[in-house]
Amino acid sequence: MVLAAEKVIVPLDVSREEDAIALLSQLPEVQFWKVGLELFVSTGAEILPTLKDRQKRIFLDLKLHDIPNTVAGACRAAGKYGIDLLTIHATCGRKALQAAKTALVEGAAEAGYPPPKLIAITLLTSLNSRDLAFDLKVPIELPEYALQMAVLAKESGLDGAVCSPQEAAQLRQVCGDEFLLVCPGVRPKWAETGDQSRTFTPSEAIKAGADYLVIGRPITAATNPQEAWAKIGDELANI
Ligand SMILES: O=C(O)c1cc(=O)[nH]c(=O)n1[C@@H]1O[C@H](COP(=O)(O)O)[C@@H](O)[C@H]1O
Repeated sequence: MVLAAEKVIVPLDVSREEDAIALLSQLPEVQFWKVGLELFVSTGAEILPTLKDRQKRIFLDLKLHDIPNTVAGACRAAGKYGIDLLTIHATCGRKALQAAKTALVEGAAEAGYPPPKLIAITLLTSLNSRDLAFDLKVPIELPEYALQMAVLAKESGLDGAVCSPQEAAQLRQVCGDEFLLVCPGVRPKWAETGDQSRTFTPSEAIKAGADYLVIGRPITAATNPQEAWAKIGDELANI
């Protein structure tokens, strides 16, 4: 039996702070919330103290992608918010990943917070093998590419990776039990796939070895988000 409150991260993918707060109120059982580009670019960091006041865990999904000095500066600042998780693209390269990790830990320590975990995007879950081969011109198979990005993240001292649940089992086997695997691209059977390409159901994703599932629109865009959350909870409880 798996508890949804321990495994599911829900993204606040809205552009107004009041809509984010409405979701927090509609879904009181959700313990781990994601603040991503839409809300952060629209409203800045204002939602973060609200989440902390409500004793929620925070995944700040900024998907950083820049040179070492710049990502380090951003990570130092992010560390001061008292967040739990932060994202950076593995394709920043080894030096930027190392600099980011060091700066994040230092920033958090300067503000009196425990070190947040820095996790690397391996390959966005919206992309498929065709996109990788024909548009991005990457000449290796998709699962191998995602694995190589995770290995680079691990070698650079990062705490884990964001991957499709379809790659989770392989990453778990190679990167070990301590390496955090956060999986978006999760769709219950009853939900629409939308722009996600590499999906698994919540129970398949957990069985594949995901530590956390990021599930957004199936819950947040549902007519009744609380009911959608409960259905996912039932599915996980029956594993
Ligand atoms: O970093 C992420 O969280 C992320 C990485 C990725 O490869 N794919 C992906 O969908 N995400 C995020 O996960 C969430 C998925 O939302 P839904 O597709 O609505 O379930 C969105 O907030 C995305 O920004």
